[in-house]
Order: sequence, then structure tokens, then C-alpha cells
Amino acid sequence: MRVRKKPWADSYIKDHADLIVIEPKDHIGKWQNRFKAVQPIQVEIGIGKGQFIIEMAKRHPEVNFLGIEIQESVIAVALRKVVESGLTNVQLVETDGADVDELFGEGEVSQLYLNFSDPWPKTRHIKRRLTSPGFLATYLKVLKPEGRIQFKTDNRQLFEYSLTSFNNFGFTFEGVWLDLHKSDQNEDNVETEYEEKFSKKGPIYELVAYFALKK
Ligand SMILES: C[S@@+](CC[C@H](N)C(=O)[O-])C[C@H]1O[C@@H](n2cnc3c(N)ncnc32)[C@H](O)[C@@H]1O
Repeated sequence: MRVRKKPWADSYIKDHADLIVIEPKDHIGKWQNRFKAVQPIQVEIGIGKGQFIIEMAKRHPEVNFLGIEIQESVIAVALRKVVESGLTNVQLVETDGADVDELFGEGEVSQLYLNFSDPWPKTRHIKRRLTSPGFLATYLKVLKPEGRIQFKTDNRQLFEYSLTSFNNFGFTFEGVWLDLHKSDQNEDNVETEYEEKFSKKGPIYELVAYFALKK
């Protein structure tokens, strides 16, 4: 998702330091302090304009949600929606979510969401896919034992790659859906912006996985 630079974004972000973090390393191991209530933390990497994480926060007041996004002009739009919502269980983080093990302490995260991550189709860019083994290893460090990773995409090639990657790494699949919107799983599904757009053109794929062997 590329968006035009928003001249208001920088000052808007600075004015809402209670809802968005731009120096995440100061909060490692203490993310709970950013929220009103101490409750499980779930993280989405690459939130785009925030539709998914904000709706999840509305539906699940018993969970604290942290949304990571690298692009300032994109996260600023999400921030505006968080401000308007008045929600106290969602915080945003403007940073590169690639190295989550440098953003969170061990076991600090209960669940991770990867929604419509960039597909990086070229073979020479495989290591940049957020479901490649290098990233899976970092997710494991920050997830609680048996914490879930939920991954959704419209990209069949990326989904096939991701199934193999999770499987070879030793993850257990709680579920795999080859046409999410036509499945029972769709009942509780919260759509992202990309999902709304691309589900009109073809199926949405989803997997939910956990690492059963983690001690
Ligand atoms: C294809 S868009 C999907 C947005 C949203 N998840 C959705 O489904 O509508 C991918 C988003 O991930 C963000 N992104 C890509 N790499 C990232 C990274 N390393 N850290 C944080 N955000 C990232 C992009 O800026 C973009 O907003």
C-alpha cells in the first residue's frame, strides 16, 4: 500500500503520543503500561489504515491490541480512526515490524496477525516474506507458549509458500481455509481494507498456527 505523503501526519502523531509510539524500544517488556487494563496483548504487523485492528478492539474489550505499521502517512490515518473511536484497548506503533523480537519481551504477545502482507513474489526476495523461516523464528520468541499466528491473504502463491514454511518450521495448524468467506470460520471474521477489495476478485486464504513444542 503506497499512499501520498500527508503533510498533517507528523504533527498529528506528535499530538497523540498517548495513542501511538514512535520509540518502541523504550517499551520492551512493559507494553501493558500503555493500556488502561492489564490483559492479553495481540499484535498486528502491517495494519494499513487500521480497519481490522480497530474492529477487533471494539469486539474484544478483554484484549489489548497493538498495531504496527511502517508508513507514517498510512498509520496517521489509522490513528485518526483510533482517536475518533475512543477505544482504550488499542495502541499503534510506527516502526518496522520486521524484527518483532527487538520490540517485545519473551512471551509478551498472545497472538499475532499478518493480514495481506506484501507478497514479495520474486525468488530473490523470499527472505522478505513475513512468513519466511527467519520471521517465524522471531515470532516464536515473543509469543506465549502455544500463542497463535493468524495469516490471511488473497495471494495463492504466498499462501502455498506460507503453508510449507509454517509446516517445515514445526508449527501445528489449528485450521487452514482455502475460501474463508465461504466457510464457517467467516462468522467471526473481521475484514481488512485489502480483504474487502480483493474478496470480490477471488478467494481469501487463511491459516491459524501455533508451535506446540515451545517450552
Ligand atoms: C498490503 S498492505 C495490507 C494492509 C492491511 N493489513 C490490510 O489487509 O488491509 C501491507 C501493509 O503492511 C505494511 N508493512 C509492510 N512491511 C512492513 C513492516 N516491515 N513493518 C510494518 N508494516 C509493514 C505496509 O506499509 C502496508 O500498509
